Amino acid sequence: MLTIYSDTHRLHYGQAELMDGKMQPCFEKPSRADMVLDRVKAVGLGEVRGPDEFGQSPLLRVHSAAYVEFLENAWKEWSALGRSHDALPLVWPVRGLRTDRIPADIDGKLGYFAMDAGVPITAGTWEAIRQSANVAMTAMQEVANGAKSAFALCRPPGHHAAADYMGGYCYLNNAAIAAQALLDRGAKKVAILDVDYHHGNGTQSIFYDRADVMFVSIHGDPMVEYPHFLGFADEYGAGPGFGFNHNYPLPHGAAWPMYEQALADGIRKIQAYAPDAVVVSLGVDTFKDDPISQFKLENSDYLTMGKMIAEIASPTLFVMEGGYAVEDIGVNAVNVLLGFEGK
Ligand SMILES: NCCCNCCCCCS
Ligand SMILES: [Zn+2]
Repeated sequence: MLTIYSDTHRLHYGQAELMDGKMQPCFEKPSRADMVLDRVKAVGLGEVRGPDEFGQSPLLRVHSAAYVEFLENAWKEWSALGRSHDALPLVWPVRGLRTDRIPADIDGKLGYFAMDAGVPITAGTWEAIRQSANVAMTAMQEVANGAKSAFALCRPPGHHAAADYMGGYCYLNNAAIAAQALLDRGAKKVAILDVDYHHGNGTQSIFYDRADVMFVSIHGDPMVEYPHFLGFADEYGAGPGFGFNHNYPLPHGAAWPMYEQALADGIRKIQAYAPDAVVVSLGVDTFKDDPISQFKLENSDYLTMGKMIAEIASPTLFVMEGGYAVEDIGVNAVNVLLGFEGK
């Protein structure tokens, strides 16, 4: 399987995130991608190639122009105030506040375009997220050109990013950008299977009222888990999209037997949908030792996960999302790919 990777991810390394009431070193860090790349090479998964340049148009097929413009200029506006530390929001437009106007100052914009304080913006963030999207687009191109599968080793991740807001370490929604690009290249239906521990609220919201993308996600129950405010089982899609959104919230402590049951049901729904391609949001923070998550999957479960995904028998693009147990992220992510290939 071909892997697309760019070292440019290193330009994004937030110093701190607000987690559980205190500023903590960012869990989403460069060593995550290093470990996955090392494992790809160690098992001889296949060729590793750099991304092509796709410019901003694929981003604008999924994200609003105002949001992309904000991401491109945020650091400039922040540092123009003499601030050399990471940019973070301090106020958000919750119920009853107005969002019909975009604030003029960077503090207002940061809150307007963010859902949480897990998205530090640094001097290199724009370049890193742009390249992460190019990585997804390049791997997408491989699948669009007939490859059975490809792996977009994206960093930063993307599935919490919606059309016009960032959150949960995500800025540009790599998987959504790639899914939309597959449709723009002739696919009639694309399924997105999100196996990250956290609900892909951004991906769901982007395609919620559409029938040409089916979204299936298995994740920690938002009643007790981040992102808290989306990802419930009663979210089936809206309008023409009704029936094309399937959430499988699972309780803290869920291990493989419970996970497998949800995954098998989600895969049956995707098989019935008969997509022209599948995009897998490959987060492995479902691992038993993940520092910020509460599922109990083991290294070997990821081989079975890959095997089950292969049974959809559709061209498949794997897009790297979360996974914060850095020692095991490479083994777990690559096990899915090896399982998919029947190894
Ligand atoms: N107490 C848990 C806080 C989680 N904060 C953000 C998690 C983002 C995961 C991205 S895959
Ligand atoms: Zn996650």
